Amino acid sequence: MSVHTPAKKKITVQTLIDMKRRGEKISMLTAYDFTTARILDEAGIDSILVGDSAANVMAGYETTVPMTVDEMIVYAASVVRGTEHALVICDMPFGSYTNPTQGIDNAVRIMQKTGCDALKLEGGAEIADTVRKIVEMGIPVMGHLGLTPQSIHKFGGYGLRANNEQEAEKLMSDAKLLEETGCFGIVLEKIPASLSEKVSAQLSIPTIGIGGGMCDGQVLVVDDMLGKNNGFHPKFLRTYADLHRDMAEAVGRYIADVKNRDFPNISEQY
Ligand SMILES: Nc1nc(=O)c2c([nH]1)NC[C@@H]1CN(c3ccc(C(=O)N[C@@H](CCC(=O)O)C(=O)O)cc3)CN21
Ligand SMILES: CC(C)C(=O)C(=O)O
Ligand SMILES: [Mg+2]
Repeated sequence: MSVHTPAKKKITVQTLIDMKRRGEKISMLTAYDFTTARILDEAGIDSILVGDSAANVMAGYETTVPMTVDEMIVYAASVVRGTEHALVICDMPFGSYTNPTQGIDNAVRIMQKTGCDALKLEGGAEIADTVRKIVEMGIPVMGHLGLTPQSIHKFGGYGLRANNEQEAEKLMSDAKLLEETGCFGIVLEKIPASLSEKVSAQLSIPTIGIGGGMCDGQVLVVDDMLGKNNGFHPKFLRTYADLHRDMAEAVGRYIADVKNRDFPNISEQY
């Protein structure tokens, strides 16, 4: 049963801004490969984020810090080849935008090598000059505030962010600065719902929440929401399938079929 009518036209950053104006919520999921991107796109997802969470769910790293531009390019190019309608956004990885010059070089490279539509960078005032330069080059940029996993070694944990007045004010001013800088949207990760509600109301660009309460849109890591990434159960996660169970069961049946000579049968041979 189809629960959503897929979008007909290619979605652009302007489409997302228009959706906010109309009050239509924005759906976003991550993807890192061709076949998954094709499923999300055919189902009618508005936007696909090629997250540096690939570090965790594709490569098995503890944090997103080891991810490189070259690795992001492989994932993002694969997703682009599987996508017709959705807006494809690629995370710039840790250490790839430490100053405007390096940021522009890497941004241009990711755009040229992947064919993606936009980039996402973590941070506020400290990256505003870099964001401005990338936007000036004609590259749409999404911001990312609150829990910024690339700074995990600075914070020491994945706890709730902006949970006091001073940090909440800083986040609000960062959000406004990113909008002024030309960002077309901002991810708000693991912050109080009351704060993201205020930020969403003050900005005309869409906010996309992950553990950020009722924003203009929502994003989840696809492996998490499909129940494939066993053992990760943050409060903000809702699971829509149990792929860990389903895949393990399917693989178990395949193993049994091979062992007991059931597979391949006559019609599966030449
Ligand atoms: N698989 C995956 N899902 C994500 O949502 C995700 C990534 N990886 N990698 C990059 C960042 C890191 N993110 C995180 C990481 C931890 C928590 C968190 O709340 N952790 C809980 C423990 C939850 C658990 O392990 O069950 C904590 O209390 O630290 C939230 C977002 C979100 N992003
Ligand atoms: C969690 C989302 C927003 C992200 O940045 C990622 O998947 O890398
Ligand atoms: Mg990320």
